[in-house]
Amino acid sequence: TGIPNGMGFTVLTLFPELITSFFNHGIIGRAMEKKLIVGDTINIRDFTLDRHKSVDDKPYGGGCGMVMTPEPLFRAIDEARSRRGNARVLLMSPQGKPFDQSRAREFAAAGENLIFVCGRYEGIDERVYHGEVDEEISIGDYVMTGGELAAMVIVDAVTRLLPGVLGGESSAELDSFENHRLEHAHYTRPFEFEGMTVPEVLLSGNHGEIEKWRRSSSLKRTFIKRPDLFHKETLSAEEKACLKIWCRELEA
Ligand SMILES: Cc1cccc(C(=O)NCC2(NC(=O)c3cccc4nocc34)CCCC2)c1
Repeated sequence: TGIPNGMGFTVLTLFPELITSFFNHGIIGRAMEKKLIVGDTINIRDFTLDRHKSVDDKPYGGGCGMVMTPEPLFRAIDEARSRRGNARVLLMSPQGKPFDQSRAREFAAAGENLIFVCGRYEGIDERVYHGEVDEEISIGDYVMTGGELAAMVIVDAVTRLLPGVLGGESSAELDSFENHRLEHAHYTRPFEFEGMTVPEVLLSGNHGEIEKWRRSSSLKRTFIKRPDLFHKETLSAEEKACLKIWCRELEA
């Protein structure tokens, strides 16, 4: 990424502890320790100047709920920009462009430092969007109480794609979502559990047959659980044959 100490993620939020906890656990925590990423938070409330440290106010035009005021947000974004050059300001918002795996790959490849603005209340003053935000991103169409989870989703999905983050144990390149297919079924010990056993082929040591079984398992599960993914990638001849055989077996 050309940045001395890894890709930077700065999250602007009213609840920094939510984010620091996420930064300090698991694969993300290890990437932090290895300096593959530099994750930090900025508490928007630290950039208020009034005695009450207020970050929200009543909406012009009336109505219920509160809106986050522009001044603290502008100051917090400027502080974030000053920490690392070459940064992109992303507003987490239900009106944003939908985030997906291809977007995660783009961010990981670009290696730009990312600054996340997380809203609370009914949202942020529109002038912050027009003045300071490079891009608005949404993680999905549902109502939430804040944008922090969206920031964590994006940091998680992007970090795991960075070189050196995923050790040998699993590699991002082989991700099932790379080819719009769900993962094959996973099994581990014990061989028998609650009367259910493991498909024998997985214990055969025959890697050709095992790969064939896994491709078939992934195909069947995608067909059953997420047929919509098929529209993103056409079926290979082998996949069509596998589905035909499987459907015949089901009819039999
Ligand atoms: C469909 C719909 C319509 C109207 C409001 C809301 C809603 O949830 N409004 C509340 C807030 N939502 C989000 O920030 C948020 C929500 C969802 C995905 C996201 N991806 O990034 C940030 C996201 C905005 C300010 C405080 C939280 C949702």
